[in-house]
Amino acid sequence: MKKILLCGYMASGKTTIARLLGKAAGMPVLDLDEVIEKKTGKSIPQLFSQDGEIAFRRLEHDNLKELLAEEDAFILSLGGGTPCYANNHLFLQRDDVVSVYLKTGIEELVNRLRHQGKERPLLEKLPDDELQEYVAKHLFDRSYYYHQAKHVVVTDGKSPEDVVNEIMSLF
Ligand SMILES: Nc1ncnc2c1ncn2[C@@H]1O[C@H](COP(=O)(O)OP(=O)(O)OP(=O)(O)O)[C@@H](O)[C@H]1O
Ligand SMILES: O=C(O)C1=C[C@@H](O)[C@@H](O)[C@H](O)C1
Ligand SMILES: [Mg+2]
Repeated sequence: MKKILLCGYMASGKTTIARLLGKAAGMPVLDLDEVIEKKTGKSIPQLFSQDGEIAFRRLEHDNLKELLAEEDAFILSLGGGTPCYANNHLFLQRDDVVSVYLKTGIEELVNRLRHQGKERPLLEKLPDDELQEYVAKHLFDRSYYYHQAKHVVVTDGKSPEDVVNEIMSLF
């Protein structure tokens, strides 16, 4: 069984889908942000504010590499920026990996993030009226990396269960 990596923008549904997929496929589920929080004993906002984003990106790369070196199969939801730094997008292409980009449109992302942006270090200082433009530009910049995933699943207009069924049909 291959390792399943889910990537996508903040609030695209990585954590939600990974948990449901884990139940449906009977596979263990991991979340890269949570793995890093457990290992360091710090929250993601603390890591950004105390150690800086570059230190966080290094931790993200090292922990992903370490997890992918394991024998066992699992479902791993990546951080929103994971594929976009440190050549992590190359991990999405490995033979032992099924990688999926959860592609969510700007409007849906902005709606979700409006209600839950505060605990996200990249968005916390952003005024509400700048969120839409920020997400549009950021997603444009990141899109190339997300599209290095082997599969793209559009999530707009679909329930989490629909998305899980679509991913299940890929393997
Ligand atoms: N297909 C979907 N339809 C409707 N709502 C969804 C769907 N997928 C996820 N959600 C909702 O969107 C929100 C964000 O989902 P989730 O936390 O899983 O995203 P994430 O990609 O893990 O975000 P983060 O960048 O914080 O890791 C949650 O409130 C979740 O319930
Ligand atoms: O999109 C991003 O760059 C991030 C997303 C989160 O999952 C965390 O990994 C962190 O807040 C950075
Ligand atoms: Mg998440």
